Amino acid sequence: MNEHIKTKTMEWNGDELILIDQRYLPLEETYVTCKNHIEVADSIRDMVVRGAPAIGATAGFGMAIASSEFESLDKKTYVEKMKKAEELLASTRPTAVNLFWALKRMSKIIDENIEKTNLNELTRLLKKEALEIAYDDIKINRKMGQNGAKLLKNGDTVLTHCNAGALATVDYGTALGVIRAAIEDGKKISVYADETRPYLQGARLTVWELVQDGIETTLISDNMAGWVMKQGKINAVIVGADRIAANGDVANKIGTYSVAILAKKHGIPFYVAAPLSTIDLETPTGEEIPIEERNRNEVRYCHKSQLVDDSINVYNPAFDVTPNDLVTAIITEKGVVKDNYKTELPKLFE
Ligand SMILES: CSC[C@@H](O)[C@@H](O)C(=O)COP(=O)(O)O
Repeated sequence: MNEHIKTKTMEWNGDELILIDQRYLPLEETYVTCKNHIEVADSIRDMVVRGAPAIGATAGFGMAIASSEFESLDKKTYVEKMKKAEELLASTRPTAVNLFWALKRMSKIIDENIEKTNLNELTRLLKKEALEIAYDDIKINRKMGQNGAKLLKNGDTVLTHCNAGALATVDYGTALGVIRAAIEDGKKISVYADETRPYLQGARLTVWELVQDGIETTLISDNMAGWVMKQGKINAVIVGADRIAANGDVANKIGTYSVAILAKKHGIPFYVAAPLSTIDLETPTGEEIPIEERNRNEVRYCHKSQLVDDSINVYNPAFDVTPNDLVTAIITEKGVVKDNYKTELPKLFE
């Protein structure tokens, strides 16, 4: 396996993690270099990098960087410092389960090797594991894309919400990966992108990515989704997920639930594309998924323009939960699950 990786979202050069700064796209293309695990944690919390699989991969590199920071210490202090680093990374964002999934993978490497190896070697193993998470993510997205592409017909128009593309993953994307794969299969697919207030991931990131790939894309504001469906412009909705509970309830970007209800009303299939690392069998239903509440200024301001006075009361949940009965199918790298999620999702892990 290559010891470096470079995609649109991130670059790992063996020592540092360089992230495209998603806060300022598409008008400014700038990069943030993380030289220590605290900078990695800050980048996740501040949404330099965002999207469930990208957050997971970033946290993996965060643990690898932490190990090189602490490898000259004695083993006992190293373990204490690594635990603290893991806790810091885990505290950044609560909803996307990929973050905790990746941290668990990294700490397993420490637990399995701390007795039998020296700390330089442990850093090497952690770097290898982080790279494996990143390279696997690309492979998984491509497989998921192939599985989901079969659900789309030549000429379909897909509505998507938020950004579940290359920028939300290491590369290729989940929901946008399905669209990309269908196009690679020779189908003509066009996209309606919800702008996705308040953070505008749809307007700023999805449109940027798709237009770069030459995919026909139309931007709409969130409140237009119902009307474009009523006009018969949409054949399918595809979104990503931050956490899928064991019963198939789906936590995703705020606004996804409304889109799912609109899709149901208009008889449009509502698909969720997500890797197994987003499925959390330990969380029985959507009720138990922690929903992040973000800074209220994200709503008081629209990107950089202030809309209302800072004193105005605001509620800013960053995610919502779509109940499983609104989900037509969950597309994963292991196959497509339609219905009976409670019995079918665990089978994917067998
Ligand atoms: C492939 S990413 C799927 C989800 O992570 C995505 O739809 C989403 O909700 C991202 O939220 P964000 O707050 O931008 O991290």
